[in-house]
Amino acid sequence: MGRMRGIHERPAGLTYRPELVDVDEERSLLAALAAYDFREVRMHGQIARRTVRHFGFDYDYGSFQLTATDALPVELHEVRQRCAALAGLPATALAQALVTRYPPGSVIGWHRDAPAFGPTVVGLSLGSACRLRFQRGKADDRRVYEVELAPRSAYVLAGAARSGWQHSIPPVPELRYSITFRQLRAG
Ligand SMILES: O=C(O)CCC(=O)C(=O)O
Ligand SMILES: [Fe+2]
Repeated sequence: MGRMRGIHERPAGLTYRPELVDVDEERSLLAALAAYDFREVRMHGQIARRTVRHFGFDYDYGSFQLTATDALPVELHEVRQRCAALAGLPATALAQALVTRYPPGSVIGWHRDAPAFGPTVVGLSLGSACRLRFQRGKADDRRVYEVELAPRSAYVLAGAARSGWQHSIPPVPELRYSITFRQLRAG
């Protein structure tokens, strides 16, 4: 905290839950994730250092289209169940899973999650700790918040935290993976 400029305000709709998985579960998840076939992320013509793997639905960052892809692997069913419970949703509501691999020093820049997804996003952190930053408003009105994401912790972005605030992750100190689950927007 303290390094971001602006008025400190906790985003409504942000939930943080330490130790959603235990150390043994984290170890086996990390071993499974290490074998996944991660793909590059190209945004605005730039290739990011983080890489991703989608399950359920594939999101094309260029065309903003969702297409059905490989089903969620069995080793991620239990964590989806826990993430859904944390968000008060049935597991099947979390139809899309995004596994992101952050090598040391990689980031995700300021953004709001795509409107193609529903109103709740749940994320699980594995490996390195990192900071998750939030901002909304400009200049004198800028509101900021920062939460440390410990390994094995989960967060929920709902309400304003999902739709009103932007979020970003500054350079991760060590290798980190996140598994984020999303709903598809109804209708
Ligand atoms: O790695 C994370 O926990 C956040 C990733 C994120 O913000 C996103 O994929 O939209
Ligand atoms: Fe995001």
